[in-house]
Amino acid sequence: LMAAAQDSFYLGFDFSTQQLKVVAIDGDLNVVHQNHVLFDSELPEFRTQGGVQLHADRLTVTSPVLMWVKALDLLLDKMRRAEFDFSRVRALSGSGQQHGSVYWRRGASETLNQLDPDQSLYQQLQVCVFSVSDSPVWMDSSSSQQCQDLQAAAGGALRLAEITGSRAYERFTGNQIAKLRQNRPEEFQDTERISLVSSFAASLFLGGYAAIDYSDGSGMNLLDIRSRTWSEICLEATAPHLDRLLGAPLPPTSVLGPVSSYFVRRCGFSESCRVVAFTGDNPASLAGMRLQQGDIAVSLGTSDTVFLWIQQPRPALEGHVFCNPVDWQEYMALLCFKNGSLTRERVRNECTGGSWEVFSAALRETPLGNNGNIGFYFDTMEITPPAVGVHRFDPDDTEVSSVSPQVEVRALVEGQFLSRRLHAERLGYSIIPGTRVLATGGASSNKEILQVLSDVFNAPVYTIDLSNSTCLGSAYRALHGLVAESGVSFFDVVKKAPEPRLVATPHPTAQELLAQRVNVLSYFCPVP
Ligand SMILES: Nc1ncnc2c1ncn2[C@@H]1O[C@H](COP(=O)(O)OP(=O)(O)O)[C@@H](O)[C@H]1O
Ligand SMILES: O=C(CO)[C@@H](O)[C@H](O)COP(=O)(O)O
Repeated sequence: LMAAAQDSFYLGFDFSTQQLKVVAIDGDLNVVHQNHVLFDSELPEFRTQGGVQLHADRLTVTSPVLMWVKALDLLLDKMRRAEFDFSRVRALSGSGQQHGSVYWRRGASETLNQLDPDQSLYQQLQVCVFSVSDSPVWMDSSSSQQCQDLQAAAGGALRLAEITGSRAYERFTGNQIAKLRQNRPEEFQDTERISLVSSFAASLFLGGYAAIDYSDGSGMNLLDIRSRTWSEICLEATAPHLDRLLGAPLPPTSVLGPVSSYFVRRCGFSESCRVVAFTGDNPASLAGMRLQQGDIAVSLGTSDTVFLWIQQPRPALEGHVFCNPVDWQEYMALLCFKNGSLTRERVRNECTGGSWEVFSAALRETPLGNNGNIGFYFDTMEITPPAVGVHRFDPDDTEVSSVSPQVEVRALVEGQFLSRRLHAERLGYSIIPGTRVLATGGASSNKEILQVLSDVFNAPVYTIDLSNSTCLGSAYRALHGLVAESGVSFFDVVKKAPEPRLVATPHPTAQELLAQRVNVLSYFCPVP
């Protein structure tokens, strides 16, 4: 039996903001392969910065859909060259950056199910398959008008949050669809199907349109998170006959079908390899960390996010409630911060010569509480709170225009985590003795950053072996998808996975030193 489990592989892909990643596990949950493609450096022809293109209005942010297609070609090539044995893959799943949308042109489904295995995906999908070549992504904040319209139609912001789990947010897909329909009616008319980034990626593997899953579908301002069907009010306010363009949403554990013959013939996948519904990157990360009730997850990817497993939705004017990705009857709550890793990188470049080592040294060499210096760094319009600009404060709460490079580094990181904590607590998620903070994402490989996280949250911080919990979660979900129908729980399937490891514990004086700075922060974050 052991041998049989090790013979089978499960793949988890992640189409995130800056890169496409993959992790393969065997039936005993051991990681057997990892790979990735970085968009900016490995696909320079698409001219992205951090995987996206910022438009002249400084509000519109898109990514070329064909970049994602070409990245998949490249990733599969890399896996073949590493002699990854595709024939052993029993199931695959994946995730995508949340909220982004892909527009398939009329006739695209035919192209998708007749792909020629002698040609790359890019060669065959580059002409006439997408009605919109630049996909709106989660960093976009250009749809304020459409947000106001949707809230008006739903009977107010809180009413919309009651239905969909969130008030109207610019990046949420429904508002992007409404904007497209108003501003580019011809492209909209020419569209036969709208996918999220996650369901778009699943569609490539399926050779046909994949359903949107409940969990990523909760990031659209269109899904009724209690009935798990599209909300009529929201659909009507967004575009006529929108349900036909979206298809019916499905549970995140659904097996969508076998991998298409294109992948069987091109890569050597088995015909019996199943495609399990793809979901959002944060939901997949919840699965990858095997988050339990009471834990707080902090993801430090391109965005910083804070999320939790919750049983009862309590939607508010800030934050989001999504359907749960592993138990479809439950929920997850999430806060998203746009100025995360890219802001840390900017300060690293300006203050520590572009080196993470020097950045980390600055954190080691400055005292907890930063002698009362603090800063809030919103390089681009923040999501939580909606604020912009860089604001530094001295110990007397006076705004100052500059501080020394080392002080700046600590002011940034303490300020970021204080804000993450303040907003989480405002939602009612208190940190009590016993609370574990589970950290993940690219910056979670930085021990000094995690020490600040632990001090600010006054809680122990744990990580899993891979900083890449989204891919791992997708591979776990692929495995679970095969047995979910027969009633096996997700936690049963992943019970043999290694436990998260303790990486930082809070300093005893942390609370005292940091708590007093919350008043400065509150100034930027009036309770909505
Ligand atoms: N040693 C490090 N210290 C701090 N941040 C890091 C370090 N290594 C990588 N990162 C950050 O991780 C980010 C990428 O995280 P990742 O989770 O892969 O992002 P995404 O999934 O959104 O593409 C980079 O933007 C980088 O700033
Ligand atoms: O908008 C959100 C969540 O609501 C973002 O968290 C995106 O899902 C992007 O994720 P990363 O690429 O930063 O992981």
